[in-house]
Amino acid sequence: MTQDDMKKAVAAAALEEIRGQIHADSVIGIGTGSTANHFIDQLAALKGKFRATVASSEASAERLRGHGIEVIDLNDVKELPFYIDGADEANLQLALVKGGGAALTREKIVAACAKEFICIADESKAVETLGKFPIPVEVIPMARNYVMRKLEKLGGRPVYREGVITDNGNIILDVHGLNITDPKAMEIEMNSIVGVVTNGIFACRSADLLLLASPTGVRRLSVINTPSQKGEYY
Ligand SMILES: O=C[C@H](O)[C@H](O)[C@H](O)COP(=O)(O)O
Repeated sequence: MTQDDMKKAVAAAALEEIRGQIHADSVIGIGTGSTANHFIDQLAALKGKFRATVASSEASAERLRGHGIEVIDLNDVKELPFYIDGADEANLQLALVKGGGAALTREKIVAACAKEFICIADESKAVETLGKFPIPVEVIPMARNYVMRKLEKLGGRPVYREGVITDNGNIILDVHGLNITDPKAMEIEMNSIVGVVTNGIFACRSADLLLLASPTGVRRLSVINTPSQKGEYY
C-alpha cells in the first residue's frame, strides 16, 4: 500500500465519519493539501446531502468548485459542524503541525470556527514530540528579518521559504531545530512576535479526532478518551 493509498483510505474514513451527521443545511469546512484533496474528490459523492463548504485555501476552493460543490464565505456561516484537514505532524494529544502547503492561517481560522476538527493523516505523520517537521510561520513581508531574529532567540533556525506567497499576501518562514515539549506555550510565544500572522502549531485548538491510516487500516484517536487512555487507539 502506497502513502497515497493510505491518504485515500483515511479520506474515505472521514467521509464515513460525517455521512450520518450532515444534513441539507450543513456547511462543511475543508482543509488543504494532498490528503484534503482526496477528501474533496470523495465528498463529491455526497453532493446534494449538504448545503455548501468553506475552504481554507484558494486551491481547495478551486478543486471543490471543479466538482460542482458550492464554496461560500466563512463570514456567511453561522455554524460549521466539521472541519476536515490533513497535517504535517500529529502527536498523541492531537496537537498538530500544519502549513507545509502555506495555508496555515486560513486553516487555523476555519478550524477555530468548527465544532469538530477531524484530522486525516497517514501514519508517517504521527510523532511523539512535535518539531521535527519545521514549523511554518506566516509573516508580514516587511517584518521578515525582525521575526527571524526573534525566532532565533526562541532556539529555532528560521529559513525563508523563497518564492512562496500565501493566499493572504504574506511570506512563510520554516523554523527548524525546535523540540516542542509544550506545544501550547510555543504556539502562543511565536504568535506574540510582532509581524507574525500565525504559526503552524495547532495546540490551542487541536484536532478533536485523528484518523490515522496505516497499511492495516484506519485507526481513530479521539480527545474524548480519558487521560489514562490518551494515546491509545481504538
Ligand atoms: O498548508 C498545508 C496544510 O497544513 C496541509 O494540511 C498539510 O501540509 C498536510 O498536507 P498533506 O496532506 O499534503 O501531507
